Amino acid sequence: MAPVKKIGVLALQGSVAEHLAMLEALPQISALPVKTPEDLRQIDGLILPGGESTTIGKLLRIFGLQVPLQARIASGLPVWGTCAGAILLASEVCGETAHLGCMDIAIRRNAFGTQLDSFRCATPVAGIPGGPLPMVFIRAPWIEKTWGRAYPLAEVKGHIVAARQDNLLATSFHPELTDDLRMHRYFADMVLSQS
Ligand SMILES: NC(=O)CC[C@H](N)C(=O)O
Repeated sequence: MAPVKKIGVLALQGSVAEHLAMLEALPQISALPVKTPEDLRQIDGLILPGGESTTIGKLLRIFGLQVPLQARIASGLPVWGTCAGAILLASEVCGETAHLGCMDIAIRRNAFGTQLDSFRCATPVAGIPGGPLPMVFIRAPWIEKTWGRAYPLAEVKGHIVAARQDNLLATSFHPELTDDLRMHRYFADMVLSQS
């Protein structure tokens, strides 16, 4: 039997159920919501979902998850932040204080505009075969720059919308609101390739 890896979805606020459903469709992966430091100890990878980064950032501290999560990231836990989740990972949030501050990206909140400016498109992502990936942007940030070990994976309207740094992945769009599993498979491969 192929080994099963556990991927958690931080379940304090935001689009949790959609990520869990996509993960459950992948072979060799089991999915679970993460709310406590004990949940955090169980997992081999973690998704930080979209939602409201200021709210999720506060809840991370209230639930006692911020410090243990930073420690697990430093020891190599694969973590993928989508939209608000990407904001949580960034070491620089333009004009604001960073949250987890562990990824070499500067991110600008609501850069693509308000809820009314939400849009869909399809764009190629480096490392994802099979042509352009459908993307949904909702009050989405963009990544102003990457440095150090981080590098861009995709651009939309001339701005970086996906980046990778070792065990970390950031996307400013919502793949969990499409029916395309490839971004989740890419992250699952990051988790499965860890010994
Ligand atoms: N869809 C989203 O996750 C929106 C992110 C939100 N605008 C924030 O700044 O946190």
